[in-house]
Amino acid sequence: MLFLARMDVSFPAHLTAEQVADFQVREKAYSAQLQESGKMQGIWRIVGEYANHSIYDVESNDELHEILSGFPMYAHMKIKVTPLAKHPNSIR
Ligand SMILES: O=C(O)CC1=CCC(=O)O1
Repeated sequence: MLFLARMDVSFPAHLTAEQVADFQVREKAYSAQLQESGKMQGIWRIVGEYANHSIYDVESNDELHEILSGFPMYAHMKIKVTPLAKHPNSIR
């Protein structure tokens, strides 16, 4: 099952630059694991925003929820998920 996720990141103002940097390091490691396993098919920065679009290939809604809620930044992200189905005009 393929899903598109849009994640908008918003850190509370009281976090220090070091705390934000720590989130970013842990997020990168978790994201790399997901990409290496193929669960995350790709991730793109949305130009001009602290936000991304990423695509997931998972077995179930529950698996996707487990993956998304495992992101270190989860508490500081708004996530919108869109299920994807094959387009009839797709040649792949
Ligand atoms: O977009 C970001 O920087 C936050 C993020 C979520 C998943 C990821 O790899 O980075």
